[in-house]
Amino acid sequence: MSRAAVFGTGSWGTTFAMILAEAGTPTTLWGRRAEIVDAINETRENPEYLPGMRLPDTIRATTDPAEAMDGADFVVLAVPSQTLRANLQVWKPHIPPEAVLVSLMKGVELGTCKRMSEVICEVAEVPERRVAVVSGPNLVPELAQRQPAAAVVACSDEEVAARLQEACHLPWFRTYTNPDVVGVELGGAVKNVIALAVGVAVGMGLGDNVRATLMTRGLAEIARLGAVLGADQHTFAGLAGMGDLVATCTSPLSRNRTFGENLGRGMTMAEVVAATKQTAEGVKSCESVLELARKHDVEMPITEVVVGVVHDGMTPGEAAMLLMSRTPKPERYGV
Ligand SMILES: NC(=O)C1=CN([C@@H]2O[C@H](COP(=O)(O)OP(=O)(O)OC[C@H]3O[C@@H](n4cnc5c(N)ncnc54)[C@H](O)[C@@H]3O)[C@@H](O)[C@H]2O)C=CC1
Ligand SMILES: O=C(CO)COP(=O)(O)O
Repeated sequence: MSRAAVFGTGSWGTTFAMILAEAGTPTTLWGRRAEIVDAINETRENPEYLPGMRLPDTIRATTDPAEAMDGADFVVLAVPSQTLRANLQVWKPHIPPEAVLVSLMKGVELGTCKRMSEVICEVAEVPERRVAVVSGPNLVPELAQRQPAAAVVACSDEEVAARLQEACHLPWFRTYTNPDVVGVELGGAVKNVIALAVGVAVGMGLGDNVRATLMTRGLAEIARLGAVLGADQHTFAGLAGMGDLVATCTSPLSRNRTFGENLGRGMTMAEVVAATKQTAEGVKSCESVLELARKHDVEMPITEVVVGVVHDGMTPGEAAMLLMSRTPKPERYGV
């Protein structure tokens, strides 16, 4: 039987620990804040992120990374993407020699433009075959109620992917394996940027035609970037591509979409940041995604206006005008 350690007692880390534990995988949860760790151990609840969701009795929480990792076959990482490198440097000495590192994160590192699995390989000094990614349409508030959902478990080593699939597969959480780590990670990170754009449109009062257009052309942007980075185009038609894009762009539960919606309604960036209690990865990753695209000469016009609105003072109206006045061209998907 596999054992797991989950790092991060936020929404997804706590919920994925619940999934692993319910799937029969003994799981320890690491959190940096003692009050949340104590509350989980004493009340079986994470009062800040998931009040009302009862955690299985088999989950133990700790603030000690060595204790969390003791005997773990899977070390699951669920902290905000931009904090991963610094955290992993601290955790690295405690990683068991053959443990598989699993990323739940949907971001691209600022400054290096690296995907989370690349940061993990570099900092933890582990080969690709020991890094896996779980991604898909997985809005936590629904999973916390154990509503049916599906996800992709990606790893270049298919035997590792199958083991992780077994460790987190439940009657209400169905997982599929996929060897395309690049495509799965890009789908998860870039859909957050597109969800910001859809949110802005929703906030401006625009309708379903605009939403569908942004999602469709957004998927084309994801596919174009994926093509130059070696992703399998089929991945983008799957759960970690279109699936997650649809869930995030259409759901009021999405933090990224809500962030965009507030901007579209006319709130200032400072007001929206103050109103956002949890991680909306696209806010930072839009810049690294755009930088990555420019490095590879890939056109990503929606991503460009998202960076404009979120970071450079562009108004939602100017962003809409810029997208609509682009040169007419044939419709293309991918390269
Ligand atoms: N919540 C969701 O619906 C889903 C989230 N994700 C991804 O999972 C990742 C984690 O997101 P959530 O759990 O939702 O975020 P969250 O905002 O709910 O929780 C983040 C956690 O990280 C901790 N944290 C913040 N800064 C830290 C630091 N410097 N060092 C260590 N810990 C720190 C917070 O205290 C909190 O426990 C993100 O990349 C997100 O895109 C993926 C699928 C679903
Ligand atoms: O990744 C997610 C759903 O799969 C969660 O989206 P948000 O981070 O926008 O809430």
